[in-house]
Amino acid sequence: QKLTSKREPEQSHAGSIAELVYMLKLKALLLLFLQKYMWELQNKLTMVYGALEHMKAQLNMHEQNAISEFSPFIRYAMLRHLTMDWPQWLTFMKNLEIEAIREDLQHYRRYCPTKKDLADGAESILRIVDTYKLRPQDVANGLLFGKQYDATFTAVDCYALGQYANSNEYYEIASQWFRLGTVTSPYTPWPELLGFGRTRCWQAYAASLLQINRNADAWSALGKALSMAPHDIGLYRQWQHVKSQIFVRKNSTAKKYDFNFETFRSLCRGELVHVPELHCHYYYGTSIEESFLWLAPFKVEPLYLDPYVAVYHDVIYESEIEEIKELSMPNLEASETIVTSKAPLSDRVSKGAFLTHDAGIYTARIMQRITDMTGLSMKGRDLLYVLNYGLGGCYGPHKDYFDGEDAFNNNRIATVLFYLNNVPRGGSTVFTYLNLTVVPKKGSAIYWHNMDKKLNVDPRAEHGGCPVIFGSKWVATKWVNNIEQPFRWPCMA
Ligand SMILES: O=C(O)CCC(=O)C(=O)O
Ligand SMILES: [Fe+2]
Repeated sequence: QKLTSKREPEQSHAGSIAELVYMLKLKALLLLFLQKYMWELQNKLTMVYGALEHMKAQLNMHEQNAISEFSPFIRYAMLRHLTMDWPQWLTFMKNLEIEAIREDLQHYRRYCPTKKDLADGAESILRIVDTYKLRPQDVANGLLFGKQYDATFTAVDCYALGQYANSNEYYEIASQWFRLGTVTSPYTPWPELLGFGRTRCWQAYAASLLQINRNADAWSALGKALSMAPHDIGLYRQWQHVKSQIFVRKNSTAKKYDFNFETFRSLCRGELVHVPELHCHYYYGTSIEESFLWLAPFKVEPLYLDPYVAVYHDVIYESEIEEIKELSMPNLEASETIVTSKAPLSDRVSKGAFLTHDAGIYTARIMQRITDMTGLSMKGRDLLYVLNYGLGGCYGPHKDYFDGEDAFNNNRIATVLFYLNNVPRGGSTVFTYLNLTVVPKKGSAIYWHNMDKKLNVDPRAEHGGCPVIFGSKWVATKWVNNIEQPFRWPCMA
């Protein structure tokens, strides 16, 4: 069987649904190898078993026979057996065909996800748990948002998350996951087979507790480890040492996992509900050129007036969405953050591609639509930017405009963000100063101003994309540049 989706080791589609499908195929393939390996082992085992039984019976028979009955024939058979058969056995053991299977399997290792992929995955979990205030034990048990899923974590999954947190000095979080590793059921009845031991998990748990000055708990965790490996001298010494340190406090180097600002996270959880006292209306355009809008006016739901933020419903069509996705799919590249914010670790996890205005048959029409929606010109350096956020993907709080040098000429006066799919869970767009949470809805768009009426940058337009929990999130962003806008921009007082 061949892998239909070719994947070079260095290429990855982190967090995407395509990656999941790929990994499912890879897992099925690797399982086939293990099964083949097992059958071969079983075959050989049956043969060895037969030979062994035969030899035992022979030995038994010879032992029963009186020495006087030994003949040169028996002697010869014995000599032959001892000189010829045993080297054969050795060769047999060396040549087991299972070695070939092992090599095949080895070959497929380069198609497997990398350590970096795993670290990204772990990071997504921590980010989601933190942002949405989930309890690690619920996540481990597959209990998410009040619903029971069959995706549960094994002890090794928990242990590995602990290791990831630990290596980033998030000891508090590490301790939670290690503890789960000590109680969650292991992934096979023989976890030792693949080198996972509860003792080690208890030890790791103890080490993380020591880092956060929970020495007494660390000591009792080591006690648990010791009860499982009573002859481990090193462990015993460690246990004794920690016992003597129970009341010693040390300066903790532990970092607090804080993916991003508290407001951002509350908004992502939908906790700060801003109820706009504004009414939905139809927008018929401002000029006679847009008279067609009288036939199909925009459905506008204003959310904020100063700065202006509004949702436009049903403003991009299925065919257009399909085209945008299709055109950008082959060119998706990891998004770069231009503005460096205070956010720690990976505050932007998504992939994106720019589409020129004439990239497809609908792109120009979409540009015209944005002009109709906003009254603004689409001229300027920013193209339509298509973004795909995979599992755990997010975009920390930021401003779309540039400060300083670039601020005058080509700045991003406004943004129009189209939602190209419904996100099953997570992925809201939130405005951190305005307490707005917008849940993605396929076909709708948000339009907002990044600059005030006097064309000064407006920090209140700060916003971000929340971590995606289930599914993926597709959006298309058009940053509207301020070149050629002065006479179109409203109310320059
Ligand atoms: O994905 C989102 O919700 C936000 C995207 C965004 O802020 C941007 O593209 O500038
Ligand atoms: Fe943005």
